[in-house]
Amino acid sequence: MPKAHTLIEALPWLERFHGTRVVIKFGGNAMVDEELKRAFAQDVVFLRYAGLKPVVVHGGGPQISAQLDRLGLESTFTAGLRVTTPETMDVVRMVLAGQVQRELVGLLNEHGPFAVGMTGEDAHTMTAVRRWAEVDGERVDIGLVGDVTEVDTGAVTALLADGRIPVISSIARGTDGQVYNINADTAAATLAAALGAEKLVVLTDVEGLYADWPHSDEVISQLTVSELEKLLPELASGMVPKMEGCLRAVRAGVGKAHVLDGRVPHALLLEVFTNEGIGTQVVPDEEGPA
Ligand SMILES: Nc1ncnc2c1ncn2[C@@H]1O[C@H](COP(=O)(O)OP(=O)(O)O)[C@@H](O)[C@H]1O
Ligand SMILES: CC(=O)N[C@@H](CCC(=O)OP(=O)(O)O)C(=O)O
Repeated sequence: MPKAHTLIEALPWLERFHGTRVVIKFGGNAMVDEELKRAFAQDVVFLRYAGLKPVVVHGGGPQISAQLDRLGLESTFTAGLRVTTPETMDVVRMVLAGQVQRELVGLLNEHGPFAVGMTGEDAHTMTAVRRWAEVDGERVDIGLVGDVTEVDTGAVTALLADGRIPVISSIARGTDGQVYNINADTAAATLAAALGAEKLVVLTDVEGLYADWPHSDEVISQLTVSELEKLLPELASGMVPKMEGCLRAVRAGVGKAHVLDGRVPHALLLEVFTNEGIGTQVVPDEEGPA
């Protein structure tokens, strides 16, 4: 009976999410353990077989840093964004598109001919302009870091219609002939909004948004967009692009955005198909407490 109960608990969620698009951001910090990567791939393929349309956007910050280190290249972050010289950009592109994305595609395709890897450059999926960081109210030059200004969903939509699972690296083309490094949380949120996704799920290496980080491990389980907007200026750097992305996505019509602990095996499956509230969810104002 417990097994039947678990399966039947999924029924309302299967009914609700069948045919909908779900954008999942897999962070570099959630990606360090082989078993967790396999479990993640199983979950994504499970969503696909259950009739959802998953799109994976991946990061790889720690993997980029490790490669820069091996090459003896310096790497610094300003306001949570990697200062990206043309030389750094070559490494970012090589690691994300040539290593991290390939590995995820391989793990997903152990289950069938589903995953197709691409970067935001492909088929004009993401077009970006150069962005500056803001430090103490001042604009700081951080090189080839971009903000996505345009999304062409054509290639992703065609892959989804063909039953594939797009796996997208957070790199974008500029109209100025440059290639830009995009924070992967921001890329995932922008794509979720443009695709009209039902959900944005961000997997990371903490339980969710801590109310009083780093002093307490109390997780905020739900926030409305208005509550999040008020909280945003107080957040520390790692969480800023994630929560900003969640805010932007839900404001743009994505049903809900979630920040989950990628260290928990099958966190994605538990979030989508069970009644368990895990991590932090961001909901539209009308779904929050009155
Ligand atoms: N309020 C907060 N709640 C949870 N984590 C926070 C908070 N503020 C900052 N952080 C930090 O943000 C980190 C997650 O961001 P990041 O390291 O960029 O992860 P990822 O590689 O998954 O994108 C956490 O490990 C934690 O150190
Ligand atoms: C501009 C910028 O900072 N880009 C990130 C892109 C990868 C990323 O965001 O990876 P995680 O999700 O694992 O942090 C970087 O170069 O590290």
